[in-house]
Amino acid sequence: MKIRFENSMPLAADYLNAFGSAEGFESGTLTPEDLVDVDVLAVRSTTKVNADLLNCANRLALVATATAGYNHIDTQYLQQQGIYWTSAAGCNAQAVAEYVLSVLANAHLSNKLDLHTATVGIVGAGHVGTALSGLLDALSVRYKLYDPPLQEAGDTRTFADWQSIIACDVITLHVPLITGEYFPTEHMIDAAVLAQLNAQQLLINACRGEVIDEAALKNRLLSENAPTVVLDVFNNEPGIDQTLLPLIWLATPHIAGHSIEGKLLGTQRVYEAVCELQGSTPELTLDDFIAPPDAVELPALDSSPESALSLVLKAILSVYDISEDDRDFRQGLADQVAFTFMRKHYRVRRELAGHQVVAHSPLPQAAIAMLNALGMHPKTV
Ligand SMILES: NC(=O)c1ccc[n+]([C@@H]2O[C@H](COP(=O)([O-])OP(=O)(O)OC[C@H]3O[C@@H](n4cnc5c(N)ncnc54)[C@H](O)[C@@H]3O)[C@@H](O)[C@H]2O)c1
Ligand SMILES: O=C(O)[C@H](O)[C@H](O)COP(=O)(O)O
Repeated sequence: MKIRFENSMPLAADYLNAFGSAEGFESGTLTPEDLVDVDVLAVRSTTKVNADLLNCANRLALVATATAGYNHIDTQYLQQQGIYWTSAAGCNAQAVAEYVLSVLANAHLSNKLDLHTATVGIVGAGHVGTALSGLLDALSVRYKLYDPPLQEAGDTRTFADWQSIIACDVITLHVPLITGEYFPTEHMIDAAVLAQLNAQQLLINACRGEVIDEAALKNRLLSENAPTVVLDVFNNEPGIDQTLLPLIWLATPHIAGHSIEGKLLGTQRVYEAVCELQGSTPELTLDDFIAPPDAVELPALDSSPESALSLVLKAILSVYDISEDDRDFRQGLADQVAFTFMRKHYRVRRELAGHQVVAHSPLPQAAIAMLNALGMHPKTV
């Protein structure tokens, strides 16, 4: 079996070499001729898989993306050609949920928002939205879910209507980019919606840039009473509109899903799809490659005068502080080169459950309960 895989898939060679000839390629360098006699094409979101790229693909049986989103793949064309395709649904849901939690922790600890009273409006209650609701449950933060397709399909959770979602203190977007007619999401946040938001609200986009009408966003941010905005995704990546950056609170170069666990699980899913293609049982698991959860300890966490919630939010920020990514991105001039470079050389970021909190004085019971619920099982030394 001949496999071509995008080099940005971590450990792809370790997972795929056993199938035969597995050869990596740098993002942006794959040509149609490279796909002659290739059986499996494995990509991340930076390779556009369409009729042009597959022009010479004479025996391609599977296209697998190691990402949750698959708007870079022309699935209709693949179906017409009888080529099977898969995505890595949910692989990085926890990572994106923790990214949003890190935003919320920064907002609470800098008095931009009070998480004791705030309500978070979650747009899209799929893998990411559900993971985020689990984190918010752990911290007893209020939230509302919005997901008409799931609601229509009979999901039994309680869903809110659009008007009550855009009235929330935080609105966070977790929908796929859909341009068709069935519940489209392209420009879901347009000038009319933006006009209804105010300076007390926080808008977060960690799904796809095109879900927000960026020109309308820029106009709104230049007008009075504008909401605070956090963006991980942009129109036209990596050549983003840099003039937007001074207007937004936190900006990151599409790394919300880039935890170690999230990226590796993407590769694992591709491996499983290749196993299925050749009718074999997967033998490798994530545990073969990732350190056990309690490998990393956090620095001392003092207790007393602070509320349990603030203590836990500080523990969350010691694991992952999005403001460091924002700083690195802006210091790197946030241009096309910096955008691509930072994504390629992103720091090692393990998820919350890969850490254990070590406290040097007894923690309040409420903080212990929250940390346990986040999988960070604290111990006092
Ligand atoms: N920034 C990142 O690093 C990153 C990482 C992972 C995923 N993503 C993006 O986030 C998206 C969501 O990820 P996921 O894993 O939760 O996907 P998912 O498919 O599990 O969930 C998406 C949910 O959105 C809902 N939805 C679709 N159209 C809607 C609409 N018009 N209004 C409200 N809800 C709608 C769907 O019913 C579904 O439940 C992905 O498609 C991807 O584009 C970005
Ligand atoms: O859809 C996803 O899974 C994420 O957006 C993912 O992080 C994007 O893939 P990448 O560009 O990192 O290959």
